[in-house]
Amino acid sequence: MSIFIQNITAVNADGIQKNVDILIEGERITEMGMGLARNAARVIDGAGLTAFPGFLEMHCHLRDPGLVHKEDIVTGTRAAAAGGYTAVCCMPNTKPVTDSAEVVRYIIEKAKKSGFAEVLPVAAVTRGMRGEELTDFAGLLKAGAVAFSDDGMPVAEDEIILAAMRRAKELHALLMLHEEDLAKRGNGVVHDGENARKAGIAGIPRAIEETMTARDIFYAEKLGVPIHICHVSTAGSVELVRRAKANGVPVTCETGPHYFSITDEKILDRNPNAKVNPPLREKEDMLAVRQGIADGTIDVIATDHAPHSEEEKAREIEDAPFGMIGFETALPLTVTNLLCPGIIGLTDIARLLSKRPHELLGIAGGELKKNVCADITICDTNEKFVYNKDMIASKAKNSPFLGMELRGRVCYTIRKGKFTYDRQAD
Ligand SMILES: NC(=O)N[C@@H](CC(=O)O)C(=O)O
Ligand SMILES: [Zn+2]
Ligand SMILES: [Zn+2]
Repeated sequence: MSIFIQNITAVNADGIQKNVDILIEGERITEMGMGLARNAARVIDGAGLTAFPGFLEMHCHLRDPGLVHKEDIVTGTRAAAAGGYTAVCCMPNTKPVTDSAEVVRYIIEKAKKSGFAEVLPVAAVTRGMRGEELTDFAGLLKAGAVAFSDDGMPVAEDEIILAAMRRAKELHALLMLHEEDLAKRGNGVVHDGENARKAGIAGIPRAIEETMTARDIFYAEKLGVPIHICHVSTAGSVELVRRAKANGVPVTCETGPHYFSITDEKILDRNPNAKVNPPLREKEDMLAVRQGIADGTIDVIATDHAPHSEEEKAREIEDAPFGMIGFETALPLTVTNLLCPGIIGLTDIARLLSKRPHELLGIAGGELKKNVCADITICDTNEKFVYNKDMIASKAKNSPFLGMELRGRVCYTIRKGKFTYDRQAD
């Protein structure tokens, strides 16, 4: 099928082209420029809309295999496509853990057959994510893993993280690190601050994230190995990464939309949907995260989409699992809380949600131009809407943003020249 997108604002990380036409034939963008001849099976009027290179999610949980009461590859990628994502990296805390070539192949094959986005599996660093023995990095890469992480758990032992870094360096593989000193977390469930005390909920201090972040930056510098820090949430973590980058340490990092949009005030009413790990922090942290995004300290916005069933999230906040869904609110929260207040511009959205994730993973894409694969996210950055449950494509509904008015919506997602999301047709 051919698609003609007429008169749209096309945004790349390095610039904006207004009033351009984009012709898609087969899987590729075959023409891009002003005043092209309109000749295609499907025509999209792009007036007032913005086209970005397809978003790449670096960090999400699809829960498949084994935890499909929360989400599966079909529902998860459907939600990803509705959020503008053409590709997603899924974390290995599945059942069984994604620590073997068989599970990696299962994920890739199921996604190919029935998914709405490219799925790029992240394999476990240690067998069973138990933090004891390294997995077969070479075999997992060969099977199609794109990076390594024990996300959900830190790699606690120094000898093990050092061995993982040495192996990653040999194989040019990326380590994505969940930074948390579990031994010290105790029974904490929300950020350790005034609001936790008011609500009478046990807290998780910032230091639990920051000490592990500092340890891993220290080792990455010593060994000269690139590491990527997952879900940075505190002002201190942002500062650690900023200083490390200034000193030439090969460290990159991501944050989630919730860390630049809301604070731990959201837990005052004990809402289990506001329980996430690392926890929602205080205003000064939220502002530091925004600043880190603006000055390039934070490379990537990754949602950490972490679906849980309604039954699991109906428990008391102490007993409900950590995590919130994120695909379908990522662009709206970015537009509402970063673009509208002028903290970032449109080109930064292309960089944070597409270009940088492609670069960090060493995957082609992240650019809109002639002759590249037609992975395109088309948005209305002015549309306002109230986010409600009926809109959610994910199997899970655990979002703290329900009922909020947001600005910026995905209209269409095109992957390899085919619509994977079309709001008009929904
Ligand atoms: N972020 C979360 O609160 N939960 C994640 C695990 C993780 O990302 O650490 C999950 O798998 O549910
Ligand atoms: Zn994590
Ligand atoms: Zn995660």
